[in-house]
Amino acid sequence: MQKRDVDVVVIGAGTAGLGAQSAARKAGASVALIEDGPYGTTCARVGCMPSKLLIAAADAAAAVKNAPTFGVHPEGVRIEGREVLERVRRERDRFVGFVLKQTERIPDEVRIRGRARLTSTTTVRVALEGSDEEMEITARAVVIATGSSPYFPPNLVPLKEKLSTSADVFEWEDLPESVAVVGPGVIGLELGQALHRLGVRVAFFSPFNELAHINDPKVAEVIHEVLSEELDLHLGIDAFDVSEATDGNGGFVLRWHDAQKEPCEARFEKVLVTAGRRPNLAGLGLKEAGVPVDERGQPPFDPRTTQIGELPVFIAGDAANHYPLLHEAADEGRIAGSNAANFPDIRAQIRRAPIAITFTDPQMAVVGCGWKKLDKDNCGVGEVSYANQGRARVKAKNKGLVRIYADRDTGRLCGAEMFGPDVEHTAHLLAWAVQSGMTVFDALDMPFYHPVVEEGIRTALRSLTGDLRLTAGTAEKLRYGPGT
Ligand SMILES: Cc1cc2nc3c(=O)[nH]c(=O)nc-3n(C[C@H](O)[C@H](O)[C@H](O)COP(=O)(O)OP(=O)(O)OC[C@H]3O[C@@H](n4cnc5c(N)ncnc54)[C@H](O)[C@@H]3O)c2cc1C
Ligand SMILES: NC(=O)c1ccc[n+]([C@@H]2O[C@H](COP(=O)([O-])OP(=O)(O)OC[C@H]3O[C@@H](n4cnc5c(N)ncnc54)[C@H](O)[C@@H]3O)[C@@H](O)[C@H]2O)c1
Repeated sequence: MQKRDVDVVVIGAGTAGLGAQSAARKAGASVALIEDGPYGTTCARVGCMPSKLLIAAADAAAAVKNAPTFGVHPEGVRIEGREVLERVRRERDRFVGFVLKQTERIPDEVRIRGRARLTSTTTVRVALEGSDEEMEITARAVVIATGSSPYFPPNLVPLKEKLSTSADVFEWEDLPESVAVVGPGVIGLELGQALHRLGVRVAFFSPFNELAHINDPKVAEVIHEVLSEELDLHLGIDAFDVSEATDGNGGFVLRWHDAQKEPCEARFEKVLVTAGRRPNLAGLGLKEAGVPVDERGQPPFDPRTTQIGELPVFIAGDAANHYPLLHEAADEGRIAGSNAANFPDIRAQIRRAPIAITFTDPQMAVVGCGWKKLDKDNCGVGEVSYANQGRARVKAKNKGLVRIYADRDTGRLCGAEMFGPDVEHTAHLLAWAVQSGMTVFDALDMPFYHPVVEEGIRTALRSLTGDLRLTAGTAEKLRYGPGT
């Protein structure tokens, strides 16, 4: 068996792993970066970038479809599925190319190809790619950055190889005639709505009623209303079953009971499973290596240090399952790499205000403390409906509801749940306000141009001032500054 000894082993060369190896090497550590899949990261190859490229094509189709609202009548519109998917892959490959160049710049002796598992908290075994050999690497610290994989509900596991995941969509040669989306979460709604707008017959199925990660009941209600005008949603269904069609024409038959308990059946060319993602931890031998795990097999960790307990083991990105998002993976990778290099002298770092955006149309976002974790007794709520908001109406994008939360006694902004036009941008404004500790009054002091969708946020902030519990003196101070 080959043997190596380094300061830090990083398992996984995705966004978190690349950040970790870079931070560890900058801190002067010798590093081994182990990867057994293709280089290029989930984000660039099969995640953020190709999904947004598909959505961009769908946006173009939607603009053409909505053009008659403005008296503009495009003639002879044709969607060429092959061209749509070719552009998705061409642009995706460009993004992947940049990551590959970055990865190739990492010295050869750092990069090891193979599948890793822990045999102790400081020893990693690698089944080397293309050989029967193993390598044993001892280290002062280990970073787990192994990402996540699609979850298949138990009833779909027997058909796993035949069903599609989000990664498969980007490899389709042409757009299929029909797709059943199992799991209307972030990925399911983004890809499903895009496919629908590109002319594919799409239906969504879930035993649950939730859509994406919006928990504020008022916002969720508007989302259900708006999306069900456009999309074929089958939520809260039971006895849901998928089987291969048996008439020799390919495709799948879905059977379920609707809300009235009536049996239903429909046929689809493809079934896209987007029922969530799970951290890639199962084959790492964590428990046997002495790493504590909870009932789901997840090691508890401190998000400010990324350390697991007091061990020389750190976890980052989707593997940590804290906020499985790109910018969080990058941050956690850097924190993990630097702490692993300096172990046991580790530092806690302040994490950014949470922000998560779903690129549907209208878009959804959760900022700061969302509804689920909100201290509802002590937080006020302000809201704006986009139904009659000026700029949204101008653009015929006047759908949605935004609810903003603030501490009732201090007026300090704590979060928002959002559904509406351009919330990818307004969510950032609110996230920056939350992180910088702004009160509702600080935010209202900021400039608001006219006419812009941000004016809707001002309406919500103004309505929020009416739901605070401020004494007259505090309100004056908040409004005009402490000197008054
Ligand atoms: C369709 C889709 C769309 C998305 N869109 C967005 C978006 O718009 N915005 C956003 O913020 N986030 C988005 N995400 C989430 C984002 O892509 C992830 O949060 C992020 O890529 C996670 O990075 P990571 O480094 O943790 O994992 P990865 O990039 O997946 O890296 C993990 C690596 O570890 C390797 N590995 C696993 N096990 C082992 C092992 N035992 N030995 C060796 N190597 C191993 C894997 O091969 C992989 O290369 C999207 C995800 C998907 C799937
Ligand atoms: N725009 C973005 O930032 C973006 C885009 C895509 C993915 N992501 C990240 O990737 C993560 C994973 O996305 P995802 O969409 O796979 O997960 P998700 O948790 O967002 O959605 C899973 C959905 O599947 C449903 N579901 C669960 N079990 C089911 C079952 N047995 N049958 C049918 N439906 C079932 C859930 O109710 C939920 O609606 C997201 O949470 C997010 O962090 C982010």
